[in-house]
Amino acid sequence: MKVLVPYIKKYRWDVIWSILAIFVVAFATLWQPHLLQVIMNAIMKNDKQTVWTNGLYLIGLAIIGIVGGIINTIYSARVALGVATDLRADEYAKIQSLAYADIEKFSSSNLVVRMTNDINQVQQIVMGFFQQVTRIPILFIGAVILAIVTLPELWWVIAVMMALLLGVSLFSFSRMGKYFGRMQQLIEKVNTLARENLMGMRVVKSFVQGANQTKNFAESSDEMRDVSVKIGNLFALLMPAFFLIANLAIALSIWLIGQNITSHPSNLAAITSFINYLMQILFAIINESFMLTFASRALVSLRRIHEVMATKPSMTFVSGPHRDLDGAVEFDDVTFTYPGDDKPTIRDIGFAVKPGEMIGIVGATGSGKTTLAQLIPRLFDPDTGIVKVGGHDVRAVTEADLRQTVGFVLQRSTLFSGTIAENLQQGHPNADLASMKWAAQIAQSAEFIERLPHTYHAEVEERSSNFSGGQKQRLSITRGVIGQPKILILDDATSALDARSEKLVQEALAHELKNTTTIIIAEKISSIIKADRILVLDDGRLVGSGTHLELVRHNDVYREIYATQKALEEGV
Ligand SMILES: Nc1ncnc2c1ncn2[C@@H]1O[C@H](COP(=O)(O)OP(=O)(O)OP(=O)(O)O)[C@@H](O)[C@H]1O
Repeated sequence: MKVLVPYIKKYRWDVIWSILAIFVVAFATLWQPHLLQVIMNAIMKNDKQTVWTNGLYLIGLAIIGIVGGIINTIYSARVALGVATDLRADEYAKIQSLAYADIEKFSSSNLVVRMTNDINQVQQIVMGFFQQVTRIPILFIGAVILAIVTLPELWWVIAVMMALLLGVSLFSFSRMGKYFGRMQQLIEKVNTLARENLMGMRVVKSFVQGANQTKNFAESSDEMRDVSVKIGNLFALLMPAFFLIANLAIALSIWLIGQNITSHPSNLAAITSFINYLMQILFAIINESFMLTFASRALVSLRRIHEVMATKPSMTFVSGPHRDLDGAVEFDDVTFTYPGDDKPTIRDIGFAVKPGEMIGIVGATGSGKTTLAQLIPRLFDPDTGIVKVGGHDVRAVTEADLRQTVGFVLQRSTLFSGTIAENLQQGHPNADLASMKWAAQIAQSAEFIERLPHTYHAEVEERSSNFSGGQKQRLSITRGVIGQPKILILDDATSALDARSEKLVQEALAHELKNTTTIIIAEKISSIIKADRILVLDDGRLVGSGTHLELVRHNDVYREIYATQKALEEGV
């Protein structure tokens, strides 16, 4: 709850108005039965004047109550929406500040649920809090006092009714709390299943996995239905039980008062207002039970939000003035283990690259090529050893300098919804049309972009579904080169390009980005055959370094990869 205090404080005036309105509503609600009693007494005495005056008071009070309710709802909603919006913005900013490893630990779909469903829960409880939390105790205490004042001899009827109502409420809502907890877990599971399934729809369709996926989804969805039915059943029993208790209390009170109504005729009016107060006590207990149940759900959500907010980034960058870094890269005895793994993925890696060199990295799948490359833009820090860029330990370089120096085109091209230009500007914020065209020429994307009706302002749909795999790769390369980085890493970035286009990209890179150090990770040796130097990885170790010819002559691992690929190409 402490997390919410600073957020709520920001809306203190809305809070004050909402609470003041509640006092008005509570007063109007509690005083209406009393006026009713006065009117009934006046009717019995045929006192028309009192009937009219109090009748008008009653109408006035009802209107004041309604207006108070509206004001309370408006201001409670302002607080709830404001808190939720600020919390969401802060959580998003916090996620942006986390290291890549921290985000992987949470998992992105889990973070999405925390930013949507969990924040919605908190929004609802803040709204409910300012609508109910002061109203319930005022109405409850006020109704108990006024009921006793109205018919003091029936105090024990109120006590017995309250004990029974609280007993039933505690029993049912504690069981419901358990079901609500399970419901939350199931919502998360169904969300994840739906997300994975819909995002991987091509795979689902091509592997004819529709039926399997539907079965998985149906199982979780069925459990959600069963839990909902259990909650529904409890509600179905709970409400009649509440009303049965209240009605029994009312019947008992009428019977008790009826015993000597002739000697106390004014009790006839008193019993109507007493019944009203009993009903107010009943509703206060029902609302309080609901609030507690929803609060326990929201507390789970709040804890999950707090978990994100309290996470200290596992990696921070130094701050300092801008420094121009050159394209030198050096690994000095680097070993790296993924968080949670028990053995290193790459070990004792050492090599140095001069500015402007073209380096190829090859190795079997899973040998650690991407892992090695990810250490250059400092997505992770090594366990031991030093990674240097431009002659400096990456841990001593500011984030802005590092991002400006290293361009990384990932294996899986990720574009964002928006326009092509907006995507390219992620690689260079001030990129104009001329630089977009220049980068697109290098990446061989100019031809298809310029054929689009809106060229560089063409829309990129969600998950870039309106572009082919090869087009996405070309757009990613365009984004990677547009900032003219000193170091450009292409992680299997041309795998979806035909051999001719791949050759054209490499030639354009060599011509246009002469001084850029290019590190190309490739499955096919043909992609890096012309590199100044090729690094060979085998099971996380650097087992060779040299030109293609040197490696073919002297390196067994390289020779084997090359021979296998050649044999495949020749159809052997
Ligand atoms: N985020 C991660 N967390 C834990 N282990 C990982 C992670 N990413 C990769 N690995 C593991 O590290 C090893 C090396 O993976 P990496 O992606 O670096 O290999 P690669 O040589 O680039 O493979 P490929 O050629 O298939 O892309 C693999 O065993 C992989 O399962």
